[in-house]
Amino acid sequence: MGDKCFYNSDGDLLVVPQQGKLRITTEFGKMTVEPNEICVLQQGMKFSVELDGCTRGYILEVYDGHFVLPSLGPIGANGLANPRDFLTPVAYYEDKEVKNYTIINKFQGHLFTAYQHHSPYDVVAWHGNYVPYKYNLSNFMTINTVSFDHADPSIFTVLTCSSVKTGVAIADFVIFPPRWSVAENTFRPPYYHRNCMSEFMGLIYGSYEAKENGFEPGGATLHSIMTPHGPDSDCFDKASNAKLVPERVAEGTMAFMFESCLSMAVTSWASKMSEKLDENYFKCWQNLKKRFNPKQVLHKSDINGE
Ligand SMILES: O=C(O)Cc1cc(O)ccc1O
Ligand SMILES: [Fe+2]
Repeated sequence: MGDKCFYNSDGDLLVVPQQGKLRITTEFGKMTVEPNEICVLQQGMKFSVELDGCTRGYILEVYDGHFVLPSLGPIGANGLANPRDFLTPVAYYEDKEVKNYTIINKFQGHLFTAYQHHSPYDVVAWHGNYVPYKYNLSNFMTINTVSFDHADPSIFTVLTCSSVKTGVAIADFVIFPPRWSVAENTFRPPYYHRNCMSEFMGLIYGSYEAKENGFEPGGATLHSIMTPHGPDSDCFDKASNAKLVPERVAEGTMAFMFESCLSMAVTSWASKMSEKLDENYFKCWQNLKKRFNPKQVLHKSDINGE
């Protein structure tokens, strides 16, 4: 970035690199963040990013409150993302005078520029807890059913930013890591559902079990508030005929979800200029057939596929 930095007056940024390494300098020190790691750069913090080649990823911005670990309830002391795995930079400074150090600021959604004669990275030491951090997603301790039923994906919450309503998140950052699937008498993939939340999903690498085709790493899906969705018809057929033995799922895959109680607007860049909109997305559900048969009596052995 040269003699240039950025800070956001509007809120905190959660950055999910999908391709390429980010070498980030902050007022608090340096962090390298690569795919399968995430970082949070809070409101007001000045930072610069150096790239090695092609880079892309996802950013979630929250305008109120901060990301915290979800409360663990009956899980107790440890589990999911553990505090010990969040890494903060150590102080780094440069004593550098320049003609024009450019500071770019996002304020009320607009970019402003200011110039100064010295590097903003002049913090020799710091203490406190309002600091940027990074987290490696492979440290996530996954919890799931060991009996039956598909649990709410909130069990996979890495970080949450709460609204004023208890239990309702402005934003949850949820991951679907490699894990064992062992549920008995259960349709194991995500259930078909509608949701009072917006679900924006991304894929860091691999292929998401509920949509193995057409959802590429670096791509995204958006299921807006109350829009019905669920696995595509291939996934439905596979899961309906599979023997329910213990099975590894999401091997070599890291899908994630930004889930919010707010509606997400799609920019005209995303829907038009990028030319990446999949106009045929809805077709992934077109082969699903009506299967309701009020006369059918299900036995346990039918469900187990034995
Ligand atoms: O829609 C999705 O694929 C995300 C999701 C996954 C899951 O396991 C349950 C619900 C849900 O919204
Ligand atoms: Fe969903």
